[in-house]
Amino acid sequence: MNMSKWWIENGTFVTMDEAQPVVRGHMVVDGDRIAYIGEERPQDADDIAVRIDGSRRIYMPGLINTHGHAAMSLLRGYSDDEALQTWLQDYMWPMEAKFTDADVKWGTSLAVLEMLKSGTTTFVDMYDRMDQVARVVEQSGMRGVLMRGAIGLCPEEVQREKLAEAVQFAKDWNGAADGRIMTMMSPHAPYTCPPAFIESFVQAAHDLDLPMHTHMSETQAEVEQNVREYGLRPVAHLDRLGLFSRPSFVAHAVHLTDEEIALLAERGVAVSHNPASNLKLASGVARVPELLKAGVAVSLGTDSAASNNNLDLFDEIRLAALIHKGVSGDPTVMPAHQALQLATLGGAATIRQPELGALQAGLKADFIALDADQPHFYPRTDLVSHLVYAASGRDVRDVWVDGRQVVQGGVCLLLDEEKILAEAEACYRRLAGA
Ligand SMILES: N[C@@H](CCSC[C@H]1O[C@@H](n2cnc3c(=O)[nH]cnc32)[C@H](O)[C@@H]1O)C(=O)O
Ligand SMILES: [Zn+2]
Repeated sequence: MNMSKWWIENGTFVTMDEAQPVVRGHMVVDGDRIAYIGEERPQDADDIAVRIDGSRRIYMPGLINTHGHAAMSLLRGYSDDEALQTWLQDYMWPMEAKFTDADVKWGTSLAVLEMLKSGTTTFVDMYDRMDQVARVVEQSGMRGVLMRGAIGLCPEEVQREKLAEAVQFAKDWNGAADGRIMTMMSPHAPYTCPPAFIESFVQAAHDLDLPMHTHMSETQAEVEQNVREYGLRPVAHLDRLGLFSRPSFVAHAVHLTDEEIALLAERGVAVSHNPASNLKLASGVARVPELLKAGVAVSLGTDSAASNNNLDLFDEIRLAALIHKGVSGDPTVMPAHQALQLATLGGAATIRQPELGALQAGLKADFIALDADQPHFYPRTDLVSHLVYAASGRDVRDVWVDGRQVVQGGVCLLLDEEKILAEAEACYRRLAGA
């Protein structure tokens, strides 16, 4: 008997393989990987000790959330209905300046809990006090792409400290938690980082051979300010500073010209599309169909719970499938399967992890199971359509990351849910002085 192998019998699997998008059959997991998926019984069936009945579940790859600030979950509902600059400068930054290690720990725990329970298995996090974030990721069993984001609107001495912190964090944690943690280098945005500061991050990323991530072209005002200050739009500006010479991806990329889209494609820069955050802050709607047509890898991000206001990536999938139709007046620009790809294969391409994002033998066993008995999954017309237009994260029952079960029957196995809710509430009370 091979004890590291186990078998899901009689399940329905949405694979993300275009040749065979839905498999009704069986999946075998061996350690941290998918060993088999197919309609036939596995050949070594008699040797597999553990079997799970999959008949009342829909299985699919774990979702990949490619942009966010987990700890900001503490500020959910604290300030809504403002434009980006006001929201950041008058509400977020003053509150974040009061954050302690404990706030980042409990705010991140709250976010990780919400993401895991709604089917996200990998998330990108740009924040500070990142050691706290990494420890939560380690404990939770989740996969994380982590980076110490840095705003450079500060004296040079403080800039140097931030860079040193970012480098130290990236070195200390890359490959940690059995390889579930990856690190990157991340200056916050062209409008919050002087050019020399961005260049110092590019140099460090080059020295450490790490990818880069930043916010870019989120609002029209940002683009205009960039042109005023530097004589260039953000894409050309970041290109000139060398950021796109690294493997890299940018969040938002709402305001792009055709030439900018072509340059992103040429440089292999991926885009994290954050439709809910862009709508809520009235930033605009990214030109995703054009980006995809140009060959740019596009994925989905929630951004933080303070501008979304949840971390359910199924909402983002549905929104992406809907808004591009509405904006273009063309219902064919974002078919359901393409919207689902953004949250799976697109996420894997964005963070450059080809072993994630699909159910296929040999890939990492990061996958989720939804309750197939929900009324909104009937009749059984087109499962991919149901997952995009009818599902929500609340349908997720079970979650596995790296072959290990982390959510069972809707309950997080490795995190103390009750304690996280109480501690997050206490953190917010103290921050708000209430
Ligand atoms: N406090 C850090 C920077 C943290 S990076 C994460 C930052 O991104 C900010 N943020 C959150 N959402 C958005 C967004 O949509 N656009 C731009 N910045 C954002 C957030 O307020 C936070 O300050 C420093 O010492 O340099
Ligand atoms: Zn952001």
